[in-house]
Amino acid sequence: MDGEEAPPGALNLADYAPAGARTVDCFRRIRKIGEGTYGEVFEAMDIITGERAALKKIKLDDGKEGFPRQILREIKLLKKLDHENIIRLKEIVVSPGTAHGAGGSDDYMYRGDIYMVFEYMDHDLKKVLHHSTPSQVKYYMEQLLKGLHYCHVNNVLHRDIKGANLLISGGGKLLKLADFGLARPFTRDGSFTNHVITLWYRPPELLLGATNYAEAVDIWSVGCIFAEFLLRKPLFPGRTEQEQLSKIFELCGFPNEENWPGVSKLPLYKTIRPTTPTKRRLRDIFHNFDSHAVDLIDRMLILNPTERISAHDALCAAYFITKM
Ligand SMILES: Nc1ncnc2c1ncn2[C@@H]1O[C@H](COP(=O)(O)OP(=O)(O)OP(=O)(O)O)[C@@H](O)[C@H]1O
Repeated sequence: MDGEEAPPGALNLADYAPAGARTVDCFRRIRKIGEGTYGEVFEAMDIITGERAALKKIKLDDGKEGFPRQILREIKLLKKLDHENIIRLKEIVVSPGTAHGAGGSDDYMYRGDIYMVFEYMDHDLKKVLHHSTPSQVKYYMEQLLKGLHYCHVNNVLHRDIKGANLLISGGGKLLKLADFGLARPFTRDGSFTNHVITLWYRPPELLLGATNYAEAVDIWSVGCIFAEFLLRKPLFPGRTEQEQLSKIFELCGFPNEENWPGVSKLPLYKTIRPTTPTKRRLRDIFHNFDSHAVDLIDRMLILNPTERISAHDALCAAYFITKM
């Protein structure tokens, strides 16, 4: 759990898996493909349509605490998002004999298992991150930014962009943004938890304790992935939050009121010590790479989040306009 309150009354599983919803018996299980925080993921076949699907089984704590609110938030967001570069949640199915509705709308309880049914994807980006060709990198980056731009236009922050959450299909040509388990709707003046985004892809504002943040947090993660594509190794592989910040500062320079107005007011600013060199030298590590690609990475990995490029502007960058 990320410790954030879900909107009261807005989340009710009955809206998504009404009485009469299909049961999991409509699917033939093929193999287990993954294990997530909230349960196992299976490859399965829809017996009626013959379509392949990924079934995410939601672990319920014996109904003691009801349905995990974070999962309800994920379902609600995914039902709202409809874009070719975002994983499609096709339906919610239940185990046979599942009890539907044991109380008022707020304490709606299930006693069986619940499954989220997703379109099936062949693999994730992590597997191809370190051996993709320049043209593959370009079309993966374009699709990632298109999916993310759509999220941001709809006021949704993904907050966990990393290779394992970017799924690939269509003979390696189609990329979709997946795992909305940490995603949330946002408002400009909102205050959110900073305990999100896997460490290597986490932006400096979150590492410095910011709770009022916006779309730029996702762009930082995209910049780290873009750099990883080119370098064929993670850009900032920190083992602790402190080490993560040091690695960022070594390449992006040390933050101060000049390059990032307001940074000294962030909760953890006083705990950090300048690293040497203190000047930005990010571009120096990219030798012999497409200069348009390096320009774009440089604009995604700006310390000050208000100066970081948006998904929309990134899609208009010279990198995407020039042909391979
Ligand atoms: N639609 C899909 N098609 C194929 N494989 C999938 C699909 N969705 C998820 N998977 C596989 O299952 C794994 C776990 O899924 P997912 O990340 O959604 O679960 P999670 O509980 O949120 O995981 P985590 O704890 O890592 O955040 C993924 O890394 C991926 O390998």
